Amino acid sequence: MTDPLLQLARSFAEAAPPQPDLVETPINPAPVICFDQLLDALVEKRWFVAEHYLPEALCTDLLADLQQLHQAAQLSPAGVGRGQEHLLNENIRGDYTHWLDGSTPAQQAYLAIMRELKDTLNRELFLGLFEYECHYAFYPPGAFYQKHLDSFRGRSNRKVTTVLYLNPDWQPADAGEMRVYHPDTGLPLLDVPPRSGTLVCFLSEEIPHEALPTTANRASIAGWFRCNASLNGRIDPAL
Ligand SMILES: O=C(O)CCC(=O)C(=O)O
Ligand SMILES: [Fe+2]
Repeated sequence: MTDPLLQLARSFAEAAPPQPDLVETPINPAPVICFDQLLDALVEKRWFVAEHYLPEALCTDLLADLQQLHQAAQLSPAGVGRGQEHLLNENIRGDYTHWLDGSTPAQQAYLAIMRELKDTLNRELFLGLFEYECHYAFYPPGAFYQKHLDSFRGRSNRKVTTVLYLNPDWQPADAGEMRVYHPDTGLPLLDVPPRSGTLVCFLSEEIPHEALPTTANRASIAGWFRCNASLNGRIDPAL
């Protein structure tokens, strides 16, 4: 089912005059990734999944970064809700997280790709995305994240979700797939194996999803492109 607003935005973008190429050398050149299929899928279906979407070497470095944080006891049990409503609830989710801050080369490379994706989404679909926040997530055996939406219309400024998986040796018996639900019927659409390099991307307010219980250690980066919700001089809270 095509999203009419995104389709309208795209038709405006296509009508815009071409911009001159910028001749600028980025300080940290990120791997060049073609986002065309991702954009088409978001407009057509509101979700996108692709295997081997990010370079294997980068996923290896990101997993090593996460493992180092785990060993240094830098992961915290994930909570549910925002601000004062933030609660720990293992019946809803059992993962451990650490927010990326660009403090390692692997994080910088990943954040540069996501910056590029944000700029592309804004240029092509006029989404008005303001920033990207993301965390490593580690699910030990037995952990899951129940069916949910990442954002409720008008109550959150998360607009587009990304999940990158970092499990190079994933086997079907390891389970822990992401189950994606149809935005209109609410019926299960597909189960995504959390294999290293697979990227899932969807509209945060529209696509219900869950992480099925895993039987093996499961690593990922979950992230959200947000619009700016600063109001009356009150700065938009990060969490
Ligand atoms: O890891 C996954 O498959 C899903 C994670 C998720 O839904 C979330 O962190 O909001
Ligand atoms: Fe989610």
